[in-house]
Formats: sequence, C-alpha cells, structure tokens
Amino acid sequence: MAGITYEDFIDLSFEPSDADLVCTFRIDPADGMGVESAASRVASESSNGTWAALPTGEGFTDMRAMAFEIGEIDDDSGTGATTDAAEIKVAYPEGLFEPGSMPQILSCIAGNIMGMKAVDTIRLVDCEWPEGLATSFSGPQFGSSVRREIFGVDDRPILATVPKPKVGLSTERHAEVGYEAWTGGVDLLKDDENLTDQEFNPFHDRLVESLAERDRAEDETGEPKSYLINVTAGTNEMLERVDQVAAEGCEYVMVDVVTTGWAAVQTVRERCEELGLAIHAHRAMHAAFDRLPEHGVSMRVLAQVARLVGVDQLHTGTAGLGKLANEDTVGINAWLRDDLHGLDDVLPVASGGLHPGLVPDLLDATGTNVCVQAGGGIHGHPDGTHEGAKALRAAVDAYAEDRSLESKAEESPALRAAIDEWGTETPR
Ligand SMILES: O=C(COP(=O)(O)O)[C@H](O)[C@H](O)COP(=O)(O)O
Ligand SMILES: [Mg+2]
Repeated sequence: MAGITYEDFIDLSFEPSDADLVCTFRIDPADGMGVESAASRVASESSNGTWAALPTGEGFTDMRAMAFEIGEIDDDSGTGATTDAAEIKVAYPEGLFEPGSMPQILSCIAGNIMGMKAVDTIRLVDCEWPEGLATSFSGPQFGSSVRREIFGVDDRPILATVPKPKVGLSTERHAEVGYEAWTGGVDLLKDDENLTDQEFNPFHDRLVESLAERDRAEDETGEPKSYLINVTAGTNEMLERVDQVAAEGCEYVMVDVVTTGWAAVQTVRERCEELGLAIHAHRAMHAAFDRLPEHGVSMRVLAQVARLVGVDQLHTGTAGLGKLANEDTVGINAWLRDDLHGLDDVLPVASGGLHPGLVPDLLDATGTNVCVQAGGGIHGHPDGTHEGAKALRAAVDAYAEDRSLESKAEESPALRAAIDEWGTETPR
C-alpha cells in the first residue's frame, strides 16, 4: 500500500524553504523510542500523520512536516534530562496552516504532541515565522510608540500601578487610588488580572469614575495619564466593553490573553483597530505551560504569538528580580523589538514584585523602552499610595539622571522611606 508511516516525517538532509514555519522543540523520547523515531513522530502528529501507516494516493495533498535537525540540548535548564533528550527542528509547509488563524496554528505545533506517549516531555522552545504566515496577522497597532503617542515620552519607562488589594476595593476607592497614584507620578492605572465586572466594583462604573479621576490628575500634573481597564470576559461581552472604553475616551484596553484565548484576542484586536485602542496583554496562566523548562510552550513562543496577533504591551517578567519565576526576559524583550517582516514591535512590561529599590538593576537588564508596573511596591509604601508612586518615579528619574538611589533619596523623602522599607531585596 502506497502511503505514509510515521518514519516518513524525518529527513536529516532536508532543507526548509523560506516559506516554511520552523519550530524548535526540546524532546525527551520515551523509553525505547529513540530520538529519531520520536522526532519523526512529533513531526507526524503535528502535521498530517498518526501512529498507523496511512493510505495516500488520489485526493491527497502532501502536508507532511519534516524533522530535519537533531542537536544536543544546549539549554541550562538543569532538569537532569536523560541522555537522549535532544533539541530538534521541524519544518512545516506553509499550506498546512490557515493564514491569520492563531488557534489553528497552535493546534498543529502545540496540540496533540504535548501529550503523546512517544515523548516523556516536550517543549516548544522557539518558532521562526516565515513572511507569508507572519504578515497574515495584524501585528501591533502601536507597539512601543505608545510611550510617545499617548504619553509624549521617549526617554524613560512608562510607569503603571495596579491597586492592591487586587480585588475588593469599591469603585470609588479604586478611582481614588488611581488619582493618588497618577498625581504621585505614574502614567498608567491598571486593573489586576482578576478584576473585571464584580458586584463590589462594576466594570462600567469603574471605567467612568476612574477616567474622571484621570482627567483631574491630568489637569493637576499637566501630564498625560491613561487607564488599563480589564475587558476580559466572553468574546461578545468583551467587544461590548471595548466599545464602552472607546466611548468614554480611554486609550487602552487590557486583556488576559491566555485565559480569553487567541481567537478572542484576534477579535478584540480587530475592534481595537477600528477604534484606535491600544492593547495591554496580561499573561495570567502562562506559567501553567511555560514554567517547567522541559515541558510545555516557552514564554518566548507566547510572546511571538502575542506580537503576531497584535498586542501593544506584554508582561515579559522582571529578569529574575521580582516575585515570579521568570523566563528569559532579556532575550524575549530583544525578540519583541527585532524586525518581524515589518510588523510593529511590542512594549515589554516588567512587573511582579517590583519596588523602587529594584529599579536600577531592572533597567540595567531591560533598558528604558519598557513599562514598569508596581502594585505592592507602591500601595505598600509606608506612607501610602501617593508617596509610593512618587518613590517609584524618583527611582526611575534617578536612573535617567545617572544618579544612585541613595543620592536621589536625599531630595526624595518618599524614595528614602521606600528604600528604608524594602532596600534592594527581591521579594518572594
Ligand atoms: O499584579 C501583578 C503584580 O503585582 P505586584 O507589583 O504587587 O507584584 C501582576 O499580575 C504580575 O506582575 C503578573 O506577573 P507577570 O508580570 O510576570 O506576568
Ligand atoms: Mg496582578
């Protein structure tokens, strides 16, 4: 029987074409499987093969992926991987994918293979996106130009804060905290990932009252201010909320991109294009699949997906300085700025356990073309939110002035109090 078996999905002499999507996987073959068979099985199951030999012939278009490279593990994941763990490359023909559909692409390259027995663990580490597939997506509407276009700055990070406690504040208190933070020196108020439309703080009331305080803070400071309101919900409801955000004159929406799903984010992206709204992407739940170095989908790939689908700002970690286990923040941020067939870049958001004492090391690692978000590091300040915002702003200003925190703290009591409270320690 003419046909294909799963051995037909590996050719170590194969050379991918420029139109192929090339994926790098880290695999740990199951006992007795052997690396080449496991690699072929990965290519087979993620394209058009399965465990059994299959008939082809009339009416069959060859959409096979091809495993074409098997290399040593060069990551320092320290997972104690077995000796036959390897890094493989698989080339996928462009025709396998539906242009512009991130769900379908991920159902190929991060679908069944994540759970198949041929490998004990498998991790999608990186993707090299060909022009045809990449440009079938919108990409970011603004990217890092939000700093200049919304806040008129291009020489410092933009600062954000999320009111803490993360949920439970009344609408009125939430807006008050926003005013205190905006007038203390942050540019962006942000909802937390699990604040959406709850009884204690309904979405539309929060939108209207927070923006009223934003206007007051702009008048008082003479600086542009904005608000990352979390529109996360079912897709149709999200579109309703996006329309409300635009109607009330805000510049951004925030979306929990992993829990809403990429199809929903693509739909929101289309509406934001029509309305001229920037998208802030929170990545809550990413660690369910990107934390373990030997299994899942890397944060690097998640960032690539987010940029293609078209978010403008994305949480990418704190280069190990904050409270959350972090991936390769510096490498991911660099990729977000690299050319991607002309698609716009993405502004990285450093967040998670940050406070003024960590700012110098953070900006040494990430540079200043970022958004720096602090929640506890502002609202936990011994003298409250307004002073906490002043302290964070002073720490960022000190970096721009090439001054130490200690020197800056001589003219900033708020920064002095923050350093006395938290020093330069990394919280857990
Ligand atoms: O609420 C916070 C941070 O609050 P705090 O500043 O009090 O720690 C964010 O949800 C985390 O940054 C998410 O993590 P990441 O940014 O890594 O996705
Ligand atoms: Mg949060």
